[in-house]
Amino acid sequence: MQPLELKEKVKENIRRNKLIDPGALVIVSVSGGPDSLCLLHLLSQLREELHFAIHVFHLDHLTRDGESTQDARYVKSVAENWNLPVTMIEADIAEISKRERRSFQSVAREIRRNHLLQLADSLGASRIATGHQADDQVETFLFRLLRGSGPKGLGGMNYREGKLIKPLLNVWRREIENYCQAAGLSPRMDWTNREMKYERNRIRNQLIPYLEREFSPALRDIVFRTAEILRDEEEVMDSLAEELFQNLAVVREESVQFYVKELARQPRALVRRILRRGIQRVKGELLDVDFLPLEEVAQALEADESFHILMEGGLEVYREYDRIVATKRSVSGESDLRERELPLEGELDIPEAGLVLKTREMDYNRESPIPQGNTVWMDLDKIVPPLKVRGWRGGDRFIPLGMKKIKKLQDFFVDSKVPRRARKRVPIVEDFHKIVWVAGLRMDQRVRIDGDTKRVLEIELRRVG
Ligand SMILES: Nc1ncnc2c1ncn2[C@@H]1O[C@H](COP(=O)(O)OP(=O)(O)OP(=O)(O)O)[C@@H](O)[C@H]1O
Repeated sequence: MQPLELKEKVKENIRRNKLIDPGALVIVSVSGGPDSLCLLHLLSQLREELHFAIHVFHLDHLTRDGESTQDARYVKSVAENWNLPVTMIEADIAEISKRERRSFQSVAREIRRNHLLQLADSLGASRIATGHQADDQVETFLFRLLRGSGPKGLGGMNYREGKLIKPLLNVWRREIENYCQAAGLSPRMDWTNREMKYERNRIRNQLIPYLEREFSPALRDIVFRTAEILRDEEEVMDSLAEELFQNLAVVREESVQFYVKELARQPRALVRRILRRGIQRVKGELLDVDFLPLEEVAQALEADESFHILMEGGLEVYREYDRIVATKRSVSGESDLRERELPLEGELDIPEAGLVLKTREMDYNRESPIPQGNTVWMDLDKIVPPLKVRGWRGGDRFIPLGMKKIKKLQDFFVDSKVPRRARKRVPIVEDFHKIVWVAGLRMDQRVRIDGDTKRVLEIELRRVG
């Protein structure tokens, strides 16, 4: 493809997908490799006609061999020669990935993304452009297929997601190489993502040529088109899942929970998507969530089995009684109370707090005085078992006895002058869906004894040792 033709193709991409509005400032993320260099060249050719401005960004990964610094110098000199403002950042990716035990590539991507978003904020840029292209899309599809990705992952990248745009998404590598040559550009060899490149290289140099030769010469077009269809369908499913998520998820500060019964009623395809949203919400970012663990959860849900899955990035998803919980793995100190089931009749040791809880069921005798302090009586018929004991969590709420309105436990602690450090050792007794006793402090209004009470649950809190 001739330079002029490619310029028209990219212009059409920008127009059709509304990638750049007139007057916009676009940050172009340039590695120095052919794709992003071609992108920068094309955008700088188009900026007058389409009325936008460019700011170049480069991240130097500081690899030991010093090659990354040569890339950085190269990008800086290109930007200066083309009269474009540039921001250069350095980060020791190898060191961080070692410390966090994550892959070089995923750390590099995350750091790049964070810096780009920050830079966009500080410059008031409405768009961030990267050089992803059509072969990337096809290779990603096959790469993910072999790793068990679902339709969302296989659908690959979009032309636009929030501020991020990919104007070369339907441009093939060959077109980019031809363009670079014709325009006299001499990109740096792209070595930045070796690790991933190793597997990708085999997909690119072995698998795709083999499939093209032996099965279908149109393989790339077919895969590209399939990914596009998957993205369209995903959009519809996603909006359905979002609606259900809003209705079904109980979003707490550190976790997202679902009731098993409600979730299990949904079709499996939606269950996975609802779960994915929950997990992303806990992570606080819209990263890809692997398909396989979601599938495992969906299956366990259908079979009504319990499960506990640890996921990448310090997350866990597990079933706890009749709830599914997605949460960040607890890194709380030793004073934090472990979660335990409290029998309706018996004793429960809480050694980490030096406490014992004793329970017994009995008929309600109107003559006996209701106990006070560390022993409580609750109306057994107002309790939905099973009972659990756990430590306080941010976002906890209950209705303190004698009050009408729900109150944040945190505010209750403040009003009751419970010192911050002591709060984590207060056992919280909870039934299926509500807190029934902030042990030793206050019972919940919803389980109080009244004129209709027939049976009582007595819980006694004892200090030991
Ligand atoms: N060190 C970097 N600094 C700034 N942007 C980068 C850097 N590395 C990658 N990018 C951006 O992310 C995009 C995707 O990176 P990746 O390394 O996967 O792509 P690539 O296909 O090798 O592209 P390129 O040929 O532009 O390096 C690049 O096109 C570029 O826009």
